[in-house]
Amino acid sequence: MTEREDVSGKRISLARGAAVTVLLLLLQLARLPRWVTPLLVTLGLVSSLAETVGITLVLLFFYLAMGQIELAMSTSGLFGHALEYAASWFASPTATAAVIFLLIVIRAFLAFLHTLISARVGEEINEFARNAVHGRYLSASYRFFQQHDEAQLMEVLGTETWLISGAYASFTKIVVSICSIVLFASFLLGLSVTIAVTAALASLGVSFGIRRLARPVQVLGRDVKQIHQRLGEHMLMTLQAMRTIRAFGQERAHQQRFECASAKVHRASLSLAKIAALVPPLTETGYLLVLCLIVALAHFLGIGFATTLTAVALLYRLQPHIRELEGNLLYLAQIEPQLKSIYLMLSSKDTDPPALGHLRIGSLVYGISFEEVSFRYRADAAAALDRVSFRIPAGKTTALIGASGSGKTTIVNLLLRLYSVDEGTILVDGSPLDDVRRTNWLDLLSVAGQDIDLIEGTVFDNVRMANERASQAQIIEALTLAGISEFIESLPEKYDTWVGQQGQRFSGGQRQRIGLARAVLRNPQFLILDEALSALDRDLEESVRRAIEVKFSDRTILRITHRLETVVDAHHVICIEAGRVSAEGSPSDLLRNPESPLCKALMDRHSIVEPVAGRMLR
Ligand SMILES: Nc1ncnc2c1ncn2[C@@H]1O[C@H](COP(=O)(O)OP(=O)(O)OP(=O)(O)O)[C@@H](O)[C@H]1O
Repeated sequence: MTEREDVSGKRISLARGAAVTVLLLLLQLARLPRWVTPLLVTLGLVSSLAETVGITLVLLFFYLAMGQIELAMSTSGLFGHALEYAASWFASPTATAAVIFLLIVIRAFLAFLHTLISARVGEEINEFARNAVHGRYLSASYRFFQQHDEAQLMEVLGTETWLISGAYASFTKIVVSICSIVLFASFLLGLSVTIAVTAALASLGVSFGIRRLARPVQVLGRDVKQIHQRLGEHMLMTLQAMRTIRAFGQERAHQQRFECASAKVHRASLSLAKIAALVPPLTETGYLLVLCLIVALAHFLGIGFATTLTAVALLYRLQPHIRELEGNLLYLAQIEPQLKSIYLMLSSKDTDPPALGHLRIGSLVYGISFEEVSFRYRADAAAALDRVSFRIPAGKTTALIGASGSGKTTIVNLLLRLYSVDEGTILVDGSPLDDVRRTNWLDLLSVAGQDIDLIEGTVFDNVRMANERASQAQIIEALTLAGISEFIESLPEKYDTWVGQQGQRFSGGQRQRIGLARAVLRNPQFLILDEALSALDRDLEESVRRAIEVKFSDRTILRITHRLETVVDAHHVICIEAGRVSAEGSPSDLLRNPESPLCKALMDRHSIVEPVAGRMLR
């Protein structure tokens, strides 16, 4: 059995445990008004009381209608006294029938009220859970987010949070059923202790048998959750990797894999449905046997007809409550894994919570420096950055170059505060980056390039993301600077053109330029261009780069690039190799040193080395 700790230090059993406990913990998180559950239980109880009184009156009605009121008085125990008392009030069958009718109406109204309140509360909890899980995804550390796969995150947010209302409705029904059973049992006890004890023991036996039968439900519920998740992964893949699937002609194979996952869902859900379907008929048959046993016992012990009839009537009406109790217990056992995963998603500890910071900074004056910074994505992985130290001077353009996998994007990730450093410090104008107010810092910078995708929406929506208050003219100006406005103007819907999932309706270079316009619109103090123009042809890249450098001539720019020839006009260059800084300085300094990585790399490219080196060494 695995256990995990939540934020309050409570240990949640992941393999076994009561769904009710998890549900109550979720209700605590949702801060449900304290009076709601007692009100629902009271409504259910009053409705059960109305039902039992109704049964008493129905019996009285029959005795009155048959002119056999003396027979009614012969009913044993407290129940007999109750009938006698009722008979003194209702002398005629018509008056009794009217009160029975009234009781039925009251019961129906109470049931309606119960359903209404329960649905309202259930929807409130669902809404809370949806919002809280979504908020958790956005506020938890990026590392926490990356520990879960996308299908799991989708399943919890998109499917599981909807189950809480059902779970809550089941929970209140269970409480009401238990109270009703206790009420009926007390009436039965008031009728005959022998019958009540026999019925209780026999009922427990039936219940035990049904519980044993339903035991695999919990395991099956867990399997269903996992199988659903696998199916979700296939769905996500179909939608996200449509181009790749088609490019490699994998439609058939992918469809077969999907059908296989889908068949597993079918089989698991059917197994659950079969067990669930068995519960009502088995409960019914079991309680029929209990009734037969009571009648046989009454006959054997010589218990009177009226008492036996009343006992049978009470037990018969008790049966739906027991059936409902069993059905709801089964449902809760079935969805227990889902409830646990919502609770854990909301309450498990985030080991790397994002630092919010408290310092305010208005602009970058001196620049940013990395001091002996080390970072690894996972404790057991190799260091992505190993004691790196370098500086990014304010108001200058810094080029960051290095081979693929050397750690360039990791540096951007740390600057964006997606992760915190493991060792060392990042200083912003001399203050630790984590101390700077996060929102304030993100307002100062903007990023374009790798992994900063376009979103579902129009061209305008995508660019406006950087500054919600920007005017249309400002957005068009940013798109013009990124060299894409002319093309967008030529589209039928112009700036309202739908970008489509991951910007698939545009070419790679067009997507990059829309992303660049978004970064430009923010008018940042610190602009990070992470391979932001790599998909453009050389001439277009050159012209867009020049336009940016003119517009942001006094700002801090960090340019990450594989095109070595583009570093010549940077003020400062950082070379990174396998997570370590191998050289740092001005391009001319680095080129004067024939051992510098930049120089070596440029020397390898004979076609560009002479003009580039010539321009730099002048
Ligand atoms: N999310 C991640 N989880 C685990 N390891 C990662 C993750 N992202 C990057 N890495 C690893 O960290 C190292 C540095 O990766 P990084 O993305 O910073 O390289 P890069 O220089 O930007 O490469 P490229 O130029 O190809 O984009 C690589 O070994 C990479 O495999």
